[in-house]
Amino acid sequence: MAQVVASRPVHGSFVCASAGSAKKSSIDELKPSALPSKFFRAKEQQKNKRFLRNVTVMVKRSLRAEPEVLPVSPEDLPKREEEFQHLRGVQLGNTAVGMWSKPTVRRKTKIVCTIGPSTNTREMIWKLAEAGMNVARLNMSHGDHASHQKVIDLVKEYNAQSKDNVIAIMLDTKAGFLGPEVRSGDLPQPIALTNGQEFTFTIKRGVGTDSCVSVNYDDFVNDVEVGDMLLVDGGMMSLMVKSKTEDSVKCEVVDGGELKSRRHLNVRGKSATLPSITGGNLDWDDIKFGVDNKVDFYAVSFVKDAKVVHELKDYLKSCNADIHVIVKIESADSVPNLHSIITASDGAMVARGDLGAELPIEEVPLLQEEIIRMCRSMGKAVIVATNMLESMIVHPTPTRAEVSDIAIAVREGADAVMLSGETAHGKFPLKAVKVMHTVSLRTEATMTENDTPPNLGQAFKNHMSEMFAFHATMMSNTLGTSIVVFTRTGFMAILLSHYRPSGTIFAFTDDERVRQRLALYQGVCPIHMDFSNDAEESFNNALSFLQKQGMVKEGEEVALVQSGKQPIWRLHNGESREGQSSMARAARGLLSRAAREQLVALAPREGRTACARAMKRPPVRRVREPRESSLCEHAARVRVMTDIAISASLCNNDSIEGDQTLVDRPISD
Ligand SMILES: Nc1ncnc2c1ncn2[C@@H]1O[C@H](COP(=O)(O)OP(=O)(O)OP(=O)(O)O)[C@@H](O)[C@H]1O
Ligand SMILES: CC(=O)C(=O)O
Repeated sequence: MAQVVASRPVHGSFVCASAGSAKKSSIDELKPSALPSKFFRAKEQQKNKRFLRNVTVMVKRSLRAEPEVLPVSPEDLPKREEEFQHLRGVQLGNTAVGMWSKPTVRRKTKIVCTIGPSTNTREMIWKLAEAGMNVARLNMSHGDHASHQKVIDLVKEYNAQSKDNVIAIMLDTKAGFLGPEVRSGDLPQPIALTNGQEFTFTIKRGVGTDSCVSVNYDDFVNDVEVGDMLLVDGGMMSLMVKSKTEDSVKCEVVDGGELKSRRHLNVRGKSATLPSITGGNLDWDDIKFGVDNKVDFYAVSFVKDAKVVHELKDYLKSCNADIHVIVKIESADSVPNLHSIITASDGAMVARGDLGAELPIEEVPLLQEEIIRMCRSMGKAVIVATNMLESMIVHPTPTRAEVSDIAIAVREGADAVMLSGETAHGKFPLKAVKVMHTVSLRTEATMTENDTPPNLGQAFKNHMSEMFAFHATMMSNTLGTSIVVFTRTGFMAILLSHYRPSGTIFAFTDDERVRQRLALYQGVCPIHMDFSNDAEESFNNALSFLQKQGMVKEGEEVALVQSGKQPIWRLHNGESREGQSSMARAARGLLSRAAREQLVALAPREGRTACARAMKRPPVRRVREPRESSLCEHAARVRVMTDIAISASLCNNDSIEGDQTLVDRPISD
């Protein structure tokens, strides 16, 4: 069960660097002088209209800080050791206030960085984290367990030291047991392939010469045919199959380039039909490695159907591993099964590299949009990946098309955008993160509520938790507040994230794993905190933490949401009810009986029934239709729900008995 507790102003004596200063409008702050003034006039008018609408319901807008956009300059990476030391000092808590300059906070769209030779040191992990990385991705197709272990340890070290920032860890499994991923083998150094030259792929192991390289898939020779077009790295190079022998495929280079170690190989229009490679152990080694290291996510390559996701989830359950599964949509075969695959998973990655090699390339943007829409409608996380800032592997500034690509993914509502080679082996990994940060932040700042992709409200309105999240979002949007959520399992924070509230979701959790996992979700700023038995104390601790860190300002209103079968205002099962927190009592007393009856009348039918039950009275008649988007309505609903939830859980111990409409699905939090 979940409760929206209250909206509450922040008080305290802490004055952070920017507190109290009159805030310029976001438009002024973000306005680059070169943009046409007409554009901004229209935006201001739109904004004023919204403001007036709010005024009619007598709501004071909050002082929520607007996002700041950092300029991206073409200078090289900051290399100074002092700067690193300063960052370290900040993280270690040497600076008391005003450290809320961290880019990770105001930006909602998260950044996944692939860690490789350019970034696998302590210094670089630290710098990436400070520049805006939210998730560190380890690609198990490259490197070995020892090198990945080192990175995992470094990320955990960072997390342990960082009070206000956290990095999730994602293992990208190489295919094997889980599906066909065909790759060329290792080469001592890159080979230049020129158009028209002959080149051979062999299933013999360990070959890597100027004219021949191994492939990792034994049936390669059987599955390709003369006339097939082989694509290297999703089409960066292509080779036509000219002839075959028992163990080799002879090709003519059609589009040449530089062939490096362990490149993806696809057969145009055919890879999807290659039978899955079964029986390999390597992937399971990687999965066990992830379990041992308590990573947060697996990104599972080449998922073709839901079966493999169930199989993996069953395995994780059997070893009590709390790891979420992100399916990589990269095979043409996965497309007809998208719905069931995504349903079985915790989220999806639009892996555009292989997708673009398996399907006509012009389908990729359409599929990206569709996958994001599907994930959003199902409440699953979604990541857009590959080539987002490809040119920055070698150049210090991105192409304009790449910038647009990021903006599109943000507008479409992705939880996260991903960097691959840019951070793994590129020359400008930090700059790439900064560009991604800046472009995402800038794009988010121009998104109005209308631009926000449709939320889950319609799909899930029958369920108590979703009702809370939906109305809490609407209320915080109308009030212009951030949301502070207390969650032990992360469920409520993730749910709120899916509704895409316009304010930051500050998610307080007493579980380090949950804190780490929440780093992936759009708009969520996860913070670890031990909960007190007295909820009022937990609320105050959270608010003073936020204020100390400069995350909220004195006088700013926040919406407090808490959730779960293990709510923070109630002691665990079996423990005394003496400990009923003052907040529970306060929330119960939010409304007078008369006001409650009036609000019951405003609430939706299910709410009226449940509330009346909780109040042990027959349902009251609805007196008027609620007005959509009205603050009164949302506040009324959340307060009624708070009241119902508190009364019901006090009476019924965890559920609102008898109201199947509101408790028709198990609540995982
Ligand atoms: N751990 C690593 N060690 C060495 N090189 C790496 C590592 N991780 C990534 N790279 C390099 O960075 C490149 C881009 O990374 P990326 O994860 O996109 O790999 P990829 O080969 O394109 O596979 P995938 O399709 O799984 O993303 C790799 O091709 C590889 O050259
Ligand atoms: C990320 C990945 O695996 C792809 O784009 O193919």
